[in-house]
Amino acid sequence: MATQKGKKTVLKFDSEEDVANALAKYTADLSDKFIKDKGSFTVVLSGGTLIDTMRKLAEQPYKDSVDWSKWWIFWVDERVVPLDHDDSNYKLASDGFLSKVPIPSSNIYAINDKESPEGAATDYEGRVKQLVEGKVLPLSAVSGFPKFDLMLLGMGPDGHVASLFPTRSQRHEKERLVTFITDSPKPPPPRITFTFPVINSASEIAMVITGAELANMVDVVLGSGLTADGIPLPATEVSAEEELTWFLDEDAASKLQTSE
Ligand SMILES: O=C(O)[C@H](O)[C@@H](O)[C@H](O)[C@H](O)COP(=O)(O)O
Repeated sequence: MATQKGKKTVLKFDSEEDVANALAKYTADLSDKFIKDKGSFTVVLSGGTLIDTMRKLAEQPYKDSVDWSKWWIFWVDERVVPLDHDDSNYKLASDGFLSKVPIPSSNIYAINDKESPEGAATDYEGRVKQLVEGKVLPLSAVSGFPKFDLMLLGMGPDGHVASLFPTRSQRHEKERLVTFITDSPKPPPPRITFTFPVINSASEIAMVITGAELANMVDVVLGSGLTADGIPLPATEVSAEEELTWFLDEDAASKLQTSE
């Protein structure tokens, strides 16, 4: 199918606090727009520092002004551990965000933590397909894959996004919506993850990157996109159908040599 590259915007802020404020406004504005246009807002979360950076969204004015009843929550990747385990991205989001806002629990799509990684991936894919059949999720006219409204992504210091790592084959998956990995280089090893065809079918994607330890990789990804040994990085493959917006704090942007 034809591919279509959406817009890319790089926003730099003076501090992590400014990123958190801007991310809350960006997300609340998109929530208003999508709910007005289509009656729901489908949001895909990652793990890592993102959840802490989302903290302002659970505060005023957004806590009362956002129509949380229309939100649907998914995970771009999840560690295959019990949902109450400290490594669980569900637990991270639940403790840091979901417990503070009134999103209906039936709209929160945690993984089935009783399954193997392969079983959990198949189960999650099946549930996403059911939402397509139920018309909660549209299919992208460009890719034919389910189209989420907003994905909120982090990036690892090796240039991974979701659980799509530079040295692992899952990043090349073109058919499945959800795949699994049992040897993730970032612990814990067993995970499930959305694939690039799904990620790149999202309307809007925010790459939320804070902290000096990611500065070199931000420069590489927004610059040449290749490691010193010429390996293309998963983070360079992210694109949104409408707009990909990078949110960088001063530390994460400190090595940027490009004109971005
Ligand atoms: O479950 C995970 O490990 C995450 O979803 C992962 O993809 C994360 O988003 C990046 O590794 C960035 O993590 P940091 O924000 O902690 O750098």
